[in-house]
Amino acid sequence: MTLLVKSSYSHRFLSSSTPAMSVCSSFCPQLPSYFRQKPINSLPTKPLFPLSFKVFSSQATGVSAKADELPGRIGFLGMGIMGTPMAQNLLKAGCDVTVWNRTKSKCDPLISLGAKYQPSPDEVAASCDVTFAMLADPESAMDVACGKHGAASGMGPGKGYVDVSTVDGDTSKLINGHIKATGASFLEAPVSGSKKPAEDGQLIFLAAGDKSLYNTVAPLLDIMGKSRFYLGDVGNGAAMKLVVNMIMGSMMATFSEGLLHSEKVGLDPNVLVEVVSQGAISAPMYSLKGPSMIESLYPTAFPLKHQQKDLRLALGLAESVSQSTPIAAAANELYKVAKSHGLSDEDFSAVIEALKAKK
Ligand SMILES: NC(=O)C1=CN([C@@H]2O[C@H](COP(=O)(O)OP(=O)(O)OC[C@H]3O[C@@H](n4cnc5c(N)ncnc54)[C@H](OP(=O)(O)O)[C@@H]3O)[C@@H](O)[C@H]2O)C=CC1
Ligand SMILES: O=CC(=O)O
Repeated sequence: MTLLVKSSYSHRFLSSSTPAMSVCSSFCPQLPSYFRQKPINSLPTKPLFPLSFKVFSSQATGVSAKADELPGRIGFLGMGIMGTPMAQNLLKAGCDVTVWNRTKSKCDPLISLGAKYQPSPDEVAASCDVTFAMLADPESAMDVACGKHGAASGMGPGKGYVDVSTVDGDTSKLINGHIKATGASFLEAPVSGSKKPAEDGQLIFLAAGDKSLYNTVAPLLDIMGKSRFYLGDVGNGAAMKLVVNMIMGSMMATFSEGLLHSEKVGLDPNVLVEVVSQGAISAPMYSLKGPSMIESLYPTAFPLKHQQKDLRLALGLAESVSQSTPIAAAANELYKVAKSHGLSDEDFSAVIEALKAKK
């Protein structure tokens, strides 16, 4: 079995015996070796469902593969900003995908691309081998997995549930418990990367939970993403995602201060963006969002309400281990102010508005 795994740097052919984390580290050549994960075994001893994935080729617009080479029936719950392009990439790769969303109309573009539809999460889970969920927050992730007509009611031995929503570890562990009680397997796999990386199949998966399910869905993660990390027990993926987004939220808040500060002292903030982009504090996020922030435009890729939710959950996690996080706490307050100004559904870069003097 040979897999072609995408990378933003190059395409690599990997044999089925290639350890997953060494695969993953190869996507991060800039990382010192002591930051890389220990190699782990990548193949399941017993696949949960027939796995005959052989090869897929990456194209500029997505990924293609022969349908008969892909894993079995895939469910996808949650057709929001992220879920829609992720499910779309699975469809484009030839997967058999069944979708569900609370607001049914958001399934229509997927259905017209060939997706099947089921009217409830439990019916999706019952008709699929593995079901992904990409939901807004802990409450919706719990409800869709474990509520009335939740996915758990359709799960059972041999099936898998992969929650790719950003939630806290306690929520993930609760969902894990409900899914495992049915005899099915559970993986949390929140993603780093926004709307465009989701469209381009360039997400970074932060997975934890059932190792055999991780190995089984790896070809699907590789269709939707550019790299994946297996982090051990349920809760570790959620924790990694929250720490990453805590950093991101604070970075965006301080960047906002810098843009406004530069303007107030008579500098051109566009030049600030250029200067930052060339130095040690450069980050793609600044170059990507800076120009539109200067124009007071915030086209939504990552909704501000989700960034504030992630800061809130990250602060809770820090509190639980008595870790001091004063910068993130201050940033969280700024996002709360932005929410109170009606900016919840704008991009999180709209946090800059909370720093502008209101007339
Ligand atoms: N956007 C981004 O850049 C990224 C987002 N994330 C995370 O991914 C997750 C999804 O984000 P995103 O797609 O942007 O969010 P959206 O707000 O676009 O989508 C949220 C989804 O959750 C559903 N939902 C919300 N509440 C409920 C509920 N009570 N019951 C059932 N379904 C519900 C929505 O359904 P409906 O359509 O009916 O409202 C929709 O499908 C979040 O956890 C976010 O933090 C992670 C990485 C990047
Ligand atoms: O969670 C948001 C992201 O950009 O990653």
